[in-house]
Amino acid sequence: MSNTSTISLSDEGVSVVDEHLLDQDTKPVSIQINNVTVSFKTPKGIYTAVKEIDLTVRKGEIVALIGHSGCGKSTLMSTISGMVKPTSGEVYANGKKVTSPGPDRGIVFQNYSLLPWLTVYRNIYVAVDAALKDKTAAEKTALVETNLKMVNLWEHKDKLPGQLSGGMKQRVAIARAFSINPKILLLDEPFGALDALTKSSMHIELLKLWVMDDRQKTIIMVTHDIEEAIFLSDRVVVMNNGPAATIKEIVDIPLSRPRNKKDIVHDPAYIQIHDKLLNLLIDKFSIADL
Ligand SMILES: Nc1ncnc2c1ncn2[C@@H]1O[C@H](COP(=O)(O)OP(=O)(O)OP(=O)(O)O)[C@@H](O)[C@H]1O
Repeated sequence: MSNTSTISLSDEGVSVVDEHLLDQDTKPVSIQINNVTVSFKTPKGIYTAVKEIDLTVRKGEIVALIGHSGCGKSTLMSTISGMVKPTSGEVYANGKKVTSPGPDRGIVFQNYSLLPWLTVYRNIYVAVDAALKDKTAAEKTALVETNLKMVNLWEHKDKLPGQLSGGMKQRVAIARAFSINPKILLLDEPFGALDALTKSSMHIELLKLWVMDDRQKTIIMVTHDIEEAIFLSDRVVVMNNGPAATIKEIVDIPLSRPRNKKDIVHDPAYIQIHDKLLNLLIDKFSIADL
């Protein structure tokens, strides 16, 4: 079976010409979440954020995680990244039990997690240097430059994070994750602070990165944006409200790729999925329903 695809870019989005259809079920498992419960000790007692979560994500899948604020999306992402230990259950990444963070799993956080005393350039270089030990200095420098230019921050490379807007900081964090280009990319509301145009171009860059990696990169992304979730993902995991949040439903997005941003919204299948996700997230639609 041919395993090639070609990318072309236009104002409307990424055009990925499929030369084969992916059969997700036959792909190796990338992330396995087995019966994971995460509880925190708080001054008021034990607080269970997520409860008995089971989820299998296959290699090359793009999965979006959506749910109301506080339902445990970030907690689940931190558990996959290895920064939070499950109270019970386990997480496996590429067959290995996750016990700590690792270079195979890159994460972009909501709060950017930049080192405030390092310039934009150094924030990325230091991370690349630590993660990609077998690359030469010239290769690392080139990576930093390419990705800073990709997020339109090359002119700001000598600024400190404190001198940047929220959206700029978010773009630095995206450039850092893209430079390291890990096998598993964990994105916690990566595009939340960006304006609509920048967000769209980041979607394109994300899909480019995925396609250039021959669609082998696994991406899990937290988002509050239903359109973004449908445009990017193969599946959308909808969480119930917490405490002790569970998975409410997993919705398949069987829309063929390439997905054109302008056209997709008129596709009856898109409209149906959009309605379904909205219904899962919002129980009441009008004041008369109250
Ligand atoms: N370290 C912690 N100690 C105590 N409680 C925590 C801790 N981390 C998260 N929580 C609680 O767990 C719940 C889930 O938080 P989490 O940040 O995972 O939610 P979220 O779905 O990502 O929210 P948002 O969409 O607002 O970012 C919240 O009630 C939060 O207060």
